[in-house]
Amino acid sequence: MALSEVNNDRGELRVLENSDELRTDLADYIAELSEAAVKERGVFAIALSGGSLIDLMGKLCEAPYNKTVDWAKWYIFWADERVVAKNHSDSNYKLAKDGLLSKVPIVPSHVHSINDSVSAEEAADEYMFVIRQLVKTRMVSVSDISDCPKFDLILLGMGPDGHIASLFPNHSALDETDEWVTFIIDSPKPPPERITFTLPVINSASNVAMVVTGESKAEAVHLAIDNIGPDCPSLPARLVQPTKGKLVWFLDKPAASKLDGLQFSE
Ligand SMILES: O=C(O)[C@H](O)[C@@H](O)[C@H](O)[C@H](O)COP(=O)(O)O
Repeated sequence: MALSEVNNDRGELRVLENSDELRTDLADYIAELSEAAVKERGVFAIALSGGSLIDLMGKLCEAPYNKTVDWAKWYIFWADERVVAKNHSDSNYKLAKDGLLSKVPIVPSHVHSINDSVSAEEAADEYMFVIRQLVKTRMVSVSDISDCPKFDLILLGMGPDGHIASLFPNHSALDETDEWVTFIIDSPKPPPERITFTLPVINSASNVAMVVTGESKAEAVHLAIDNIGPDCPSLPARLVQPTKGKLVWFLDKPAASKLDGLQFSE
């Protein structure tokens, strides 16, 4: 059970006692959204990120979720990907495949990873084309207020610098509003070449989950969530503001430790 659940204009905050509780809460949340999307649309379009997220999703490979989730209806995407070979240890596809996708009955043709044999720019263009086709057939829904894809769920981690997906502080990719997917070749976090969803796509999702653990993220969590007045930096994580969708933060106690005025109900 969450130590604290708070709703504010930065979304719903779920602070969990430890990583085990966070894993269970996250698995429940994803399983519920999957069930609701399958009921409503017949499919579940989910976008993953890299980093610690996949490990934190690990409970989905265990009972009861491995049997109760309708895996055949899942369509998998990446909110960001490193432009490396799919079998490279830096690949977000490899991370998800080894940690999750190979352990549950996902349909291989529903897994939409990037082309790893072309440049970052070409990979971004091709990936966007694939998403466009899936929007046309409504495997991926479309926003009511723009032509953006509306993913059922986008899962994001956050770096200690407040980056999300491969959108880093003060990087021009943050300003990209024309494209759904962009590329960078100078990521401050290695490897340098990446593709990433842009903010309009992230903010068009039906649900966005920010999954953040560890004390090294506490300051960025504070800056991303608390009302810090006019000096508020344009931290990428603070720019995650789903227009019509729902934002939920999954935090462990250390990551939440610098939040203003959070009362833990023990
Ligand atoms: O591919 C990536 O590098 C990511 O998608 C990135 O945005 C990640 O989610 C954060 O850096 C948090 O990573 P950790 O959870 O491992 O700190």
